[in-house]
Amino acid sequence: MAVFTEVGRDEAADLMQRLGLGELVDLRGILGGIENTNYFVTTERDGERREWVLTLFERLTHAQLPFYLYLMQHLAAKGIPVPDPQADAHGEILHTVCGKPAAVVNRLPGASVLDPTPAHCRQLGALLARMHLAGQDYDREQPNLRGLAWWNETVPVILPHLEPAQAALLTAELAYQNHIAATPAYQGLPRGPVHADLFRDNALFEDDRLSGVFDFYFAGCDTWLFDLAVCLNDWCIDLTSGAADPARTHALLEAYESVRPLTAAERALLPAMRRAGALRFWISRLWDWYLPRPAAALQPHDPTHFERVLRARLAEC
Ligand SMILES: Nc1ncnc2c1ncn2[C@@H]1O[C@H](COP(=O)(O)OP(=O)(O)O)[C@@H](O)[C@H]1O
Ligand SMILES: N[C@@H](CCOP(=O)(O)O)C(=O)O
Repeated sequence: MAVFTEVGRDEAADLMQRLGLGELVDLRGILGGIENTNYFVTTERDGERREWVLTLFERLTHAQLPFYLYLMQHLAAKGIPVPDPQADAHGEILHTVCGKPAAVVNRLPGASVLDPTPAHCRQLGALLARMHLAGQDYDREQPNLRGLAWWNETVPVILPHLEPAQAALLTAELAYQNHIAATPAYQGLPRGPVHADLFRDNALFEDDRLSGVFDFYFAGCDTWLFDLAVCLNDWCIDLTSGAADPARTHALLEAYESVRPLTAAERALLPAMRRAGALRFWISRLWDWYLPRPAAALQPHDPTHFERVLRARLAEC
């Protein structure tokens, strides 16, 4: 469980009142998650019980958060099933709890499917493309804070912890991605606000129908192709070996393209972006592993998984 900051009932009750969401009935720390402090909150208003998620942001600042919160609001208003941040009487959706920036969003129904079939991947692919198109007219800009600049900063910090073969792979892949990023083909790729972390555990299904996607706190402006690659690297692989699963890959890609066909440049750069997606999460997992933060209880994700995913993508090239 990742509860970095303990929130008292009084403080939670006060916030829910200020947002007009009713009386606090229940407050429960959420198991899972590695970035932020999350609580499920139950309130009651006019005899009706409702469920919310209270998030305290542990790394992101007041200045960075409006991009994510207004993006969720923008997408929700366009009918994309994402959490909708709740406003106070002044229309403010970024709050402060225990001295930390905080938000309250509606709890989406359903549960994550951790062993997805092609049918699940198809729904995810179509939703991803709809989300990209719905974000096109979002008017705030913020780079992907876990993009190339962060990889270049972070790799030197983690290299001393690695075996020589791992260090060589990480260094070579980072050089390759710097090279790709400088090419006109990459720079011409369609881009916009992207989720950038849409793993199996950030989507919910109810009766096998995709009921929503959440955890937008790694979102940023980046190529749509990178977002697609991140999804393929998680939803459409064998988690033990990192190998691509052809049926799920085909289903996700076909559904994505039924909403937004890829350009020729995107098709050509998809293998490179799948390598980029693997590199991004290898770096962040190594960083969390070797430079952990204190938390009430925190299980960092296994970095070697994304080393295998990267090696599997390289073997395909
Ligand atoms: N809006 C939401 N609706 C339903 N469940 C949610 C929502 N937001 C978070 N959760 C639950 O909280 C867990 C942790 O949230 P997550 O955003 O992944 O945390 P972190 O950002 O710390 O990684 C999720 O696995 C999910 O069960
Ligand atoms: N999806 C990332 C980690 C991000 O954590 P999340 O709980 O916020 O999705 C990974 O698997 O490394």
